[in-house]
Amino acid sequence: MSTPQIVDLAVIGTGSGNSISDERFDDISIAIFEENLFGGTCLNVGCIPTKMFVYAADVAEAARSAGRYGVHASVDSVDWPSIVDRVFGRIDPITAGGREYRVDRCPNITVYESHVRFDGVDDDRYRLVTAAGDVVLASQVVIAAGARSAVPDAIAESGVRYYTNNDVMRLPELPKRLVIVGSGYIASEFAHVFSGLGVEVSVIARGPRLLRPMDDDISARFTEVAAEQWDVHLNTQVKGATMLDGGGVRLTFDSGDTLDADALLVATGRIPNGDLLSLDTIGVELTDDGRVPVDSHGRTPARGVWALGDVSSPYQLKHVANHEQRVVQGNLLRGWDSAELASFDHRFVPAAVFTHPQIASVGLTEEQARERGLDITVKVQKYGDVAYGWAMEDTVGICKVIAERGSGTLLGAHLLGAQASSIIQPVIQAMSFGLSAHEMARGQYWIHPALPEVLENALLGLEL
Ligand SMILES: Cc1cc2nc3c(=O)[nH]c(=O)nc-3n(C[C@H](O)[C@H](O)[C@H](O)COP(=O)(O)OP(=O)(O)OC[C@H]3O[C@@H](n4cnc5c(N)ncnc54)[C@H](O)[C@@H]3O)c2cc1C
Ligand SMILES: NC(=O)c1ccc[n+]([C@@H]2O[C@H](COP(=O)([O-])OP(=O)(O)OC[C@H]3O[C@@H](n4cnc5c(N)ncnc54)[C@H](O)[C@@H]3O)[C@@H](O)[C@H]2O)c1
Repeated sequence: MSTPQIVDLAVIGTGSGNSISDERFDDISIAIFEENLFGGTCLNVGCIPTKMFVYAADVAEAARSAGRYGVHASVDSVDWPSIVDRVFGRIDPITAGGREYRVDRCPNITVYESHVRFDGVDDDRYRLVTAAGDVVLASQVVIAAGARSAVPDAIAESGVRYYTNNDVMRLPELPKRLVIVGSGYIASEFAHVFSGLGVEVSVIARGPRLLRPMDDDISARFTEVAAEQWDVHLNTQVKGATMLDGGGVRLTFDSGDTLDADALLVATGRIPNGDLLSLDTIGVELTDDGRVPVDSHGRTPARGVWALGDVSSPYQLKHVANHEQRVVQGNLLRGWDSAELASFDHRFVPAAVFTHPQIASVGLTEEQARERGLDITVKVQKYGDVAYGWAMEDTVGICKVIAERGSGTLLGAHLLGAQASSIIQPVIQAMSFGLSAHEMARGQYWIHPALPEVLENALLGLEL
């Protein structure tokens, strides 16, 4: 073991954690730990590259569906290696630049490129030990260690080659047939990416619908639309997997049926990384669902240890990790015992799934609102009923809004359709700033005949 380095602050993880140390922290000594790619999940293997692939798939789908507008187009071929090069030709230099900046140009920061874990407390400082044998003693620690892919035992223990979001975007060539196990965000986005680019996609869902945590109308509609695009298997559990001659994979289901594919993608949730940090040595126990426990200010039960993002948050979303990072960053400057600590704002956390068609959601689902015993009014507006929807010949899109009867308080909005991730933004704003459904609908102009008129009409359709 090397001589311990003593620092004021240690940061575990360079996703949102990397943004903690700005110029206001120049006067303190900082250790940053990163065991993998600098910049974390979103930049390297998450939000950003996936959406770059999604865009390519959207373009291909637009060409395929052009005929309905009297425009004759087709997808002649897809140059997968050039798509991969375009995406990572942009991302890899950003990763390298971020690393180089921290390693070479931040004199108060030492970067340890290794797995780190806690090893108790030493003279009032947290003792951190890396797999490479370095020891760091830190007065304060920010845990921003993210999450990793969960892989069902039936696949992990089978010995077959499987992909996750970490490596599927760098496949050397497109498979002819791809089977995706899982039916959440990642499965839905990659099903669109690969199917859009011409791959035959099968989706294996253990439950009766895809994207089940979404509002029932959205999840049901999406399951129908997905089954028209992909080979969807509902209520199906994977029992085993074997390699086929030639490199493919055969999955066996609980029904006894089998399915062969050239490649297997596992997208069955993400496990927060707190279980790999030996937190018991500093007296911190994980929550029942595996997260590092934090209060609303980002403080863990261990004095001086903070946490943010996927490792501790109930939301595994980048905009939430970034928000929590800003809160923790401000609170580090204020001090652990400050009376002015800022708090996480988890009131109206939106999310979008960049699948085909897009899905976006904020606030309560109808089921959640009813479970809470609220007196609600609900309107589902079809995209096809507004002018821009006519232009698009849309037969699929829906915009659902939920408000409290009487007060008109907006409780939730759930969209499935083109541009859903953008159309929802004014509802997020209205909910965040306390506008009622009526104020939102009639207190502003809506550009005619733009697609957000579907939202305007949904709001006007509420029986307040
Ligand atoms: C395929 C995919 C697509 C996504 N798309 C979206 C999207 O469109 N929109 C959205 O909002 N969210 C999306 N997400 C979720 C989003 O990526 C995460 O919520 C976000 O990146 C979490 O940030 P974080 O800083 O908490 O963790 P991370 O970015 O995961 O950073 C944690 C870092 O800590 C490092 N680390 C962990 N443990 C240790 C250790 N013991 N020692 C040293 N280093 C360690 C890891 O290597 C990692 O680099 C997506 C996720 C995936 C997987
Ligand atoms: N656009 C976005 O914002 C975006 C995109 C991708 C990922 N993410 C974030 O990353 C998180 C992880 O994504 P995800 O798709 O892996 O998780 P998810 O929670 O969205 O979906 C997990 C899916 O795996 C299934 N599953 C779980 N265990 C299983 C098992 N043993 N066998 C078969 N199926 C099983 C679940 O039923 C579910 O369908 C998301 O919850 C989301 O917060 C966000």
